[in-house]
Amino acid sequence: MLTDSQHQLLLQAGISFADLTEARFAELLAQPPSLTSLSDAELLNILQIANALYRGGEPVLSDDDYDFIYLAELQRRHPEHSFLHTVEPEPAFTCKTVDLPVTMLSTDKAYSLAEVERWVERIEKAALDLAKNPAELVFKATPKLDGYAAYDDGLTLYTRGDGRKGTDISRVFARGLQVADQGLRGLGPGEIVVSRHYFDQHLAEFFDNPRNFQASVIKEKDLDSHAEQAILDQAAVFYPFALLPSWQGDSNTLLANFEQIVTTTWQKVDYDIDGVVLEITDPDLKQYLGATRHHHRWQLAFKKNQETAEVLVLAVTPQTSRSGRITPVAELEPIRLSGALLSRATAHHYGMVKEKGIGAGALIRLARSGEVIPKIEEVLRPAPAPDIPEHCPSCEHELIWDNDYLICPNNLHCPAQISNSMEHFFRVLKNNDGFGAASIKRLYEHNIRNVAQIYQLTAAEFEVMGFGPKQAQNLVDQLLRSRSEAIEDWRFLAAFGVFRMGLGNCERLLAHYRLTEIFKLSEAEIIAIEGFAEKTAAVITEGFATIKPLFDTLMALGFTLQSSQNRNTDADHPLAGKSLVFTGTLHSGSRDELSRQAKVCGAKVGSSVSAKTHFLIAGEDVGANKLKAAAEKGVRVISEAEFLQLLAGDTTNL
Ligand SMILES: NC(=O)c1ccc[n+]([C@@H]2O[C@H](COP(=O)([O-])OP(=O)(O)OC[C@H]3O[C@@H](n4cnc5c(N)ncnc54)[C@H](O)[C@@H]3O)[C@@H](O)[C@H]2O)c1
Ligand SMILES: [Zn+2]
Repeated sequence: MLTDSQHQLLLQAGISFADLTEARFAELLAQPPSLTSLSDAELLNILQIANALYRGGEPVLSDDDYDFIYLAELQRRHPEHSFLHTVEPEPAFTCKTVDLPVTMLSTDKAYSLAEVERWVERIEKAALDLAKNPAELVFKATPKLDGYAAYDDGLTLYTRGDGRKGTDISRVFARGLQVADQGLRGLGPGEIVVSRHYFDQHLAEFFDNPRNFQASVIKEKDLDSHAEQAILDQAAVFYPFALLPSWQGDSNTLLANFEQIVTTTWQKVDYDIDGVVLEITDPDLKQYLGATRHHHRWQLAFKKNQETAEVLVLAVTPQTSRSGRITPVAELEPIRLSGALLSRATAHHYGMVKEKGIGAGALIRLARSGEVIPKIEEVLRPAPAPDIPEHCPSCEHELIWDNDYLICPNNLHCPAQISNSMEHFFRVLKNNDGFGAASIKRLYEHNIRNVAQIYQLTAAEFEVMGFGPKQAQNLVDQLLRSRSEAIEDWRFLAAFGVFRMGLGNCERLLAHYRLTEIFKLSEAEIIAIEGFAEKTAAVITEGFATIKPLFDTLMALGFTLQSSQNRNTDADHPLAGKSLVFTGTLHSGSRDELSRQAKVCGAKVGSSVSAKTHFLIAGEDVGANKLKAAAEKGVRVISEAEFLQLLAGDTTNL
């Protein structure tokens, strides 16, 4: 049973035992459940409760159980569930939330050298896109602090919140908290941490764990005297990531000495560490790679792997995805690994199946890796013959190879592609839950081929298809509500599943253009937006052309869309109507992110200085000539800090 203070935390976070009783929750914690007995709603409720208690400093699960049992199960059932693709929210304290100066994301995770190698490969490929020499890229490794994430813009300290809105916890500085290493304020993201040795010697008696202590430093109530002393002793500090000791070097050195680099980095500070953060330092490349709604693509957290096992493959089953790619899923002899019972794993693509010999009888090494369905790490003994299908398992169409991927080219008539696209639409829209795989299957069997048809069904028609009267009415109500409830326009666009247009890219695109304008965009206009690559622009315009008819039909049915533009545009905002250009290395966020925020305030962001430019925001390492040229054009040059003040609406230095 939960303690009073845990109940209090749930109350503050607005999370309740909605889909399971507290007694059932306690029972589940005491004995890891057979996951099949958990309903989706119960599973999500467990995650929400565990997350709120963890963020509040009173976890009820170990990180491994959270990641490898519950989160992995959600990933297995609903790989696109929003809980997996956004930043896990922190409970808001009683005070109100404020917009963060930059978006604070979670990190993508890797548990094996193989995953790190794939990440490095992606980075190097992107470097080539930008005509940079991959061998000259500088990679950086820092200890991943397991503290309390916060952001310091020099004036205010914010919690990470949900990544976009946090709370103002500047009070911790007023209480005497220092920046680590005599650092200054305003260094951006970091964590509130406490010395491991100090904790063991002075605080372990009074706090369950460092997380519990860190949360207490932030709380609004009066500080516990032990916490106060720890702050005075500078055992508890705010540690900006920019000050962390690091290893730096090229990719070859990183991969060749990986284990040793991880070990030394892990031991570099006397704080709780739960991994090593890898990132690249090149600002252009970071900007080019951009972010999903969950993590930056230029950053990766390496965590130590839990457990691996050798398993026998029984068969490899092909599955046709929404886009027509065929995913190889290995059916395994069931095995228990880090707490959960596993019977399936994915191979990356059929290229790997062919090359490594994955098929019935193969012996593989399996490792659990956090939020993903376990992936096949290594083939220890290949199968006598790899299982390579020749025909689509759904429509029987002949498959074709596209590099490493097997593709079903029958995208207009393949049942799996059509059904998965319809399911995808509702899953991304997220405002109804009646259209999962089972309902969609039934609809497909009754000749429904796109979501516009679904939106036009009546309760009577649902009944004819075999839905019960109550369910039929419920579905109609849900469809109606999903059109009348406000949806962000980028979410709506992402629901169409255009290749390369996931939630993150849709949000990025619609920060620049209105939804109605996207069909007229040229490739050049797409490439001009930060975060979009030349190679994908053609695929994107083609994808938009394909969805246009369905898009128009749905729009005619009337959805309530919330525009990403002019969100809180306020004509009096100091940046409203101003033209900005960013240059140099910025510290408080990527150029893309800062541009987005400036635009939200009504500014225009250009890529080169002209006589019409109002402000040139100069980060670090900007050549004197560039500044001089700007000044000659009558452009006002301001620092990143001055820009942040303007962004916050503060014009005192103007
Ligand atoms: N035990 C539980 O009940 C429970 C519940 C929820 C979450 N969790 C744990 O939390 C994790 C997810 O938390 P998350 O969303 O904070 O993601 P995360 O673990 O990927 O951490 C991301 C954060 O790392 C921080 N960070 C630390 N050192 C850094 C460095 N050197 N450079 C850059 N960033 C650094 C940043 O603040 C960033 O926000 C899960 O993997 C899980 O283990 C546990
Ligand atoms: Zn097919």
